[in-house]
Amino acid sequence: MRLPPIPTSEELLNKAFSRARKAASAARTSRIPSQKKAKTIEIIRIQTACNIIKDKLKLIIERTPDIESLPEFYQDYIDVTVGIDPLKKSLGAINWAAGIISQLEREYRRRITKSRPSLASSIRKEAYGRISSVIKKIGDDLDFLDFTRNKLKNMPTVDFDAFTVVIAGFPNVGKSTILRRLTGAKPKVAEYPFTTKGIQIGYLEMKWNKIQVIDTPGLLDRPIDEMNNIELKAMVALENLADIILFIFDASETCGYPMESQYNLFKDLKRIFRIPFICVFNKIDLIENIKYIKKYTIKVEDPILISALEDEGVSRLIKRLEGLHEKKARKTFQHAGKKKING
Ligand SMILES: Nc1nc2c(ncn2[C@@H]2O[C@H](COP(=O)(O)OP(=O)(O)OP(=O)(O)O)[C@@H](O)[C@H]2O)c(=O)[nH]1
Repeated sequence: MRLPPIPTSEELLNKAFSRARKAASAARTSRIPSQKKAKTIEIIRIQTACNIIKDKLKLIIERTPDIESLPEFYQDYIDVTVGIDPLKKSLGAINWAAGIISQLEREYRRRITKSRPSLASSIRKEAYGRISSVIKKIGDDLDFLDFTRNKLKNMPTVDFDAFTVVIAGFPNVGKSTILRRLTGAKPKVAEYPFTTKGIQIGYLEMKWNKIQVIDTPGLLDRPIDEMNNIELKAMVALENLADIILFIFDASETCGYPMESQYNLFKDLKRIFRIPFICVFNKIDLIENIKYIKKYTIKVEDPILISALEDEGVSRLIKRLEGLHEKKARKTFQHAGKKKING
């Protein structure tokens, strides 16, 4: 998401007043009768300063997307990164200031028009004082919007129409290896709050469509009770995005986590995410006897055993994903068809 550049209150005032000064000096050399000139110059100064400020404030409001109309994932993302309430409050303050500046412009223009020429300059000074005080009042809001702009610059660009698979599992179980296996080329890395490594997004290209595969290092790889509220929110944001969770077990336990803990994490996530899961048992090249993991494979539905490193079983996983994708596409299609028939 791109917000326009946000000035500090000081920058905004400096720009407005210096432009106003320039506009006034142009008027000074014009051929207005000298009696009228003093008043005209001060009116021009007020009007120019107010216009510059109003334009900038309006631009900030217009160019900031309406938060409520954004896809839910982005709303959650914004809420997690900067907070929707403070963002709305700051935008409200900017709107307020733009309104007040318009009022001040009208009020002081009227006063100067009615005043004696000798008083024009002091009235303009008074106007400048009030303009400055309004803009200083929104100083914190401008700073907050600038902070928001920087934070949201790197918001991940995800495809909301694509069928989306989110990978979960303890560290080192082979999530990135699987992501690369599924999506070929190097996945894109985008920032995501509370995962220092960012989220990785890749696409599994199919004949007529694509599947979006997302890995979130540092987020879906530890027990839920170790997460703070914001991390939980960041995780729930993923739920809005995911059609399926691909839960990766390291069957060899070389990741350093016993199968029991891995199974507990799976149960934890299953409780939270109310979407289908596919359980993948990776690194089977390292296990001597499959029966060692049977205790766990029989507890989950349709497990897929693979070795991402040796590319064993991966095609079966791809087939399963494609099948689920097709099923969902068919459902969506039928749903759309029914809607059409029912009017
Ligand atoms: N033997 C074997 N090693 C594997 C397999 N899959 C991944 N590995 C290795 O396991 C290690 C961890 O793999 P990653 O893909 O980085 O695991 P990850 O889950 O993405 O790790 P984090 O980024 O820390 O979350 C690497 O050394 C991989 O080469 C596999 O099927 N067999």
